[in-house]
Amino acid sequence: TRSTRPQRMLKAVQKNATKGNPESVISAIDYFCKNSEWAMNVGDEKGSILDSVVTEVNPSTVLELGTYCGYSTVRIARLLSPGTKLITLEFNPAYAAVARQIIAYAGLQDKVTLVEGPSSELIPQIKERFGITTFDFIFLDHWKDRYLPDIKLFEECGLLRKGSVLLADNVICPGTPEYLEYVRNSPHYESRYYPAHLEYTKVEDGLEKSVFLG
Ligand SMILES: CNc1ncnc2c1ncn2[C@@H]1O[C@H](/C=C/CNC(=O)c2cc(-c3ccc(F)cc3)cc(O)c2O)[C@@H](O)[C@H]1O
Ligand SMILES: [Mg+2]
Repeated sequence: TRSTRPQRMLKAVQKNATKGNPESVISAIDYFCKNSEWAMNVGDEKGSILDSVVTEVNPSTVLELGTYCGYSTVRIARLLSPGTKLITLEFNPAYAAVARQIIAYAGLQDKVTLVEGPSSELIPQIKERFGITTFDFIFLDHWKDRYLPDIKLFEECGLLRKGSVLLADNVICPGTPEYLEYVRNSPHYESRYYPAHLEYTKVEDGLEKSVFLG
């Protein structure tokens, strides 16, 4: 049977990147998406903004919603301090399998815990399963209509602390109107929009950074 796009992306990484070199894995995926097949990775332009926010926060506890092929997982994990791990949630087993291989190719498997399952089920389990009290940094890049219900779940489960930073992809395209309305109008968040473009295109998109105020 025909291979899938994530499988072809993995092949491109194995062919063009250097094992153990995260930068080369990132470049190989961006090259594949620009020259072979578009894919919904956060990409290089928004990825640089993601890098700068992660570097600024220098988080000890990190959560990503929506691993997909692991592109943003590699971008984040390569910047974490020694001993810091990130948890990434992915409910599609085929995508998770590709992501594990791309993360491992980058040599970052010891900095990543990929958990297979839906965020709605896993978020309430995180405290006891991983011994986390609160998250310093959360990257949202899963189904766009799940951003709002999932941050409400973070609040209910006590996973946010004063200063927790949430960074959301695609707030313009495909768009997350309910989420934006909430974080921009809630007294519990200080929100800021980082304009950019939809990965590998000239279409407007951007990231929304929201700091939980307690
Ligand atoms: C709901 N709870 C969940 N729990 C765990 N994993 C979940 C998940 N929802 C989705 N996922 C996974 O996240 C990933 C889904 C991401 C959804 N992203 C998008 O739809 C998206 C879509 C576009 C896009 C933009 C323009 C366009 F024309 C076509 C697509 C661009 C992006 O940057 C995107 O992130 C998949 O790997 C999916 O299996
Ligand atoms: Mg996205």
